[in-house]
Amino acid sequence: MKKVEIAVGIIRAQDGQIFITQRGENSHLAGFWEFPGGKIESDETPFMTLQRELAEEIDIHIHQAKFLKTIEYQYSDRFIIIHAYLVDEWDGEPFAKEGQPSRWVDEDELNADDFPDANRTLIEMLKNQEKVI
Ligand SMILES: Nc1nc2c([nH]c(=O)n2[C@H]2C[C@H](O)[C@@H](COP(=O)(O)OP(=O)(O)OP(=O)(O)O)O2)c(=O)[nH]1
Ligand SMILES: [Mg+2]
Repeated sequence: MKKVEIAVGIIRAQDGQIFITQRGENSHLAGFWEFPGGKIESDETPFMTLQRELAEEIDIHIHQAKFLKTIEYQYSDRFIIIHAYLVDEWDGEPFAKEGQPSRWVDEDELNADDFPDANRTLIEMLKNQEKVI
């Protein structure tokens, strides 16, 4: 079974909106919305991956982020480990560099059905949190 370990960023602006992108047509889980991020390379820490992927995918630069949660999830064809970070400070204006659809969404309006199944607990945590983060 393939094992994939990734780091993703929940990019949250001061007004509470979150920047999300849509997975490309030919990718795994095509069409689902996602938190920007990607696979950890061999010599990287998850935070280094987060910095690199956010620069590559949405053109923002971060100096810090708050680690939220690690999720493990078994898809039919792969086992995935997601290290999720809250990003509320960055340099630049996020946009989908690879041309995929993107949008800002209110945290309360995140819809778990729009995201891959692995994201469900994370989205519930963001919506149901006692606003500690
Ligand atoms: N980026 C991201 N990937 C997610 C999320 N939820 C989820 O199950 N995934 C899965 C989809 C993919 O199987 C894997 C991430 O792979 P990816 O294709 O984005 O990785 P990458 O950016 O390094 O891209 P590539 O170089 O492999 O093309 O994680 C999420 O919220 N964000
Ligand atoms: Mg990616």
